Amino acid sequence: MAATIEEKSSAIKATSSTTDSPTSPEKLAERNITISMHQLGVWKLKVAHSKSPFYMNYYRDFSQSYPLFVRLTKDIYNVSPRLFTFYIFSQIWGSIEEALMMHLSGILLRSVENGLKTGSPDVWGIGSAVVARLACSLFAAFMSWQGELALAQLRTRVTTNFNMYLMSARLRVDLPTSKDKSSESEATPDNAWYSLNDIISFFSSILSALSQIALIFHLSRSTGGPLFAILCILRPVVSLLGTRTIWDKAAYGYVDNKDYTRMKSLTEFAGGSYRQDIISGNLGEWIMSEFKKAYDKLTDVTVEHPYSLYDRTETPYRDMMHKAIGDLPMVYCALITIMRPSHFSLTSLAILQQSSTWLGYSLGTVFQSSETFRQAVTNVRKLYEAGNVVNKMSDGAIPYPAPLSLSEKGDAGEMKTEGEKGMGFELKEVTFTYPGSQSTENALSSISLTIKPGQLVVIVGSNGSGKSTLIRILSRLYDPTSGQVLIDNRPSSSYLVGDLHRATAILSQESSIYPLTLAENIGIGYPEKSNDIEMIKKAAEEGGASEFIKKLEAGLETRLDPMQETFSINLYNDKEHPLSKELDKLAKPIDVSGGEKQKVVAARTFMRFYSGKVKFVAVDEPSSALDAEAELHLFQRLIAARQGKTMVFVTHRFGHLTKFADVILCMKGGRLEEMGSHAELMAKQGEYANLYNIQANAFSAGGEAAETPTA
Ligand SMILES: Nc1ncnc2c1ncn2[C@@H]1O[C@H](COP(=O)(O)OP(=O)(O)OP(=O)(O)O)[C@@H](O)[C@H]1O
Repeated sequence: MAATIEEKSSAIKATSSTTDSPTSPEKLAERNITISMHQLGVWKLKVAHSKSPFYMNYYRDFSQSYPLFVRLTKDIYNVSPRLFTFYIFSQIWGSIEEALMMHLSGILLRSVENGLKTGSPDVWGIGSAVVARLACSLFAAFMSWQGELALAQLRTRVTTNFNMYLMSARLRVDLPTSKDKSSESEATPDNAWYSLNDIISFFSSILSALSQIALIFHLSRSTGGPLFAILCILRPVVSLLGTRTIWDKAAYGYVDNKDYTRMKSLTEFAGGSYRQDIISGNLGEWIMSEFKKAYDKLTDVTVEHPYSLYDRTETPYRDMMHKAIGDLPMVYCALITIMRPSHFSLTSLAILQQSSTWLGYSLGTVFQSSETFRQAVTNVRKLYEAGNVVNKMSDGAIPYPAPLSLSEKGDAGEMKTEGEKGMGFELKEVTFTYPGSQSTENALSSISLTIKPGQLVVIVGSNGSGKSTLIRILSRLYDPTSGQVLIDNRPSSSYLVGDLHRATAILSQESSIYPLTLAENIGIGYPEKSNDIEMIKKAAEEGGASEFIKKLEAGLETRLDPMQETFSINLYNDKEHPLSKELDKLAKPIDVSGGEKQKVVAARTFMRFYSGKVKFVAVDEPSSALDAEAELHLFQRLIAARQGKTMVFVTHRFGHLTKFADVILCMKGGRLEEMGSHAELMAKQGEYANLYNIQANAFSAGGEAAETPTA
């Protein structure tokens, strides 16, 4: 079936008179564009055309991206000046290589041609041309080999350097900022390399085109003169400028044909997902007949993608004109041969033709790579923007713990610090909503409370009542939306955030095992001692993890995820192949139970305690996967280590902790519903007593064990 293309091209008159419409005349004028609509087969295509000439767009793009390009070039140069210089040299060589080789071939062939004409070959001329051409070929082969080696090295260095840059940019982002989608960067370390490559390729193709033009003018001196050169250049230029292409325009398309859409729906319907319904409803025949009807109505409308349809012309005249222009150099040659036969060189003509074809190719690459150039510049911009993310939480200037004033020096005159007994907190009317939260209610509302240094605090409350959020506010992972948090009587924002976090140990369900060895997973709690294996073993013991670690073949050196990358070719079906067996032996991820993971995380927290810097311990339900004995063990160890620390526990299980607590905070719907000791809260018979009794009742039929209020 011959595909026919129905194409209606018309500049769209803006349909809406309001400036709200994205295609209102005001908006289009602002961007200096017009929009045309095309029906290409089953597709409707809307294309934006810039009113400025294409070279102005190039100029604008280039001038805007120039500073970025310079910065990227400098950064990559600094990674390895030697490799980068070689890379640029190899690119320049690659751009002019073809023209140079053609030039040398031309010299050789012309010497041969002259020899044939005169009957006495120019031995010196032919010999030197052969040697030059051979040397050029050998140099090209060497450059290509050396280039590949050097480029692999440069690429690895550049990618690793930009990986480090992006890692450090991401590592310094605070929690509220990291949750904000708009601050998330899509940049990858590969962006730097590929962007540089794309930008350099763009300039290389320009250089390649210029070298071809230079060669054409050079050759035309012996055959045809400047007019002949212009005719040779005209063909690729006209062909390029005359080709309608969508690649340099902004456009979108959608399928606008009911019959085609119906055929697609019916094909989807006939697919596997609806098999049972089709069989039970006996719908097979109906589907086929409906498909046939839609197909008949579609007639000859093509379903080809608009990318290829847009480039096609409505009439053959443009193609015919391009072909005719392409033959002009030949016509001109024929005239020269008739009028001035001595000026004619067959060799130059052949080389000129070849050069003209190559020029067309180079110019085509320049135009095609203009879009890649823009994309590359956008990627570079994203890359550098990733390093400019501004944290939402402000950093303070006071170290934590803050040194006591000189008048409060210790007995021996040494500089003492605040927070000796632990971190003290005061919350005044704290309200908090998570950034970007869709909830109509605050996660915390008007919380006012005081936690004295060294107290053991237990937070209880139903799901979603704000317990974990309160812990995050106390740990300064977030700042309140309104209200104030004082730490040791100073606003929390006045301290250096890094110091506050160093003085805080958080043990929560969300804490995870890192992609490191188990020893490092524990040791990282106290980075300065992460190689102290005795300390790590002690922490593992306190966290309850040593027993299960001993059972692992590699013990503390086990990596749960070995991060082993493998690949194989043609081994899938041959499990007995010696290579398959070797591949199977390579390290694979190991899974351990949820409780065992929690024990490793707990061990990390104990390791953190050994630094002596921890003044606040936030324990947010870390025991969900632990059995009763392990949970009791963990809490006992944590409480035994409370000297000099304020401890806040979030728990749903009242048994072990609430009776030890100095203060219990009972949360409900983001508010602090009740606060006091176990006895006080039981006496109130409010929310806390209610939650407590529900649990107590679960252990005794009929609720006999539920406590009655005590004064
Ligand atoms: N990252 C978040 N983004 C948006 N909303 C959140 C986020 N984390 C929690 N919330 C919301 O904040 C409120 C308080 O949640 P929070 O996790 O503090 O409760 P919780 O008392 O710790 O609950 P649970 O007992 O289930 O752990 C809930 O309404 C919750 O949906």
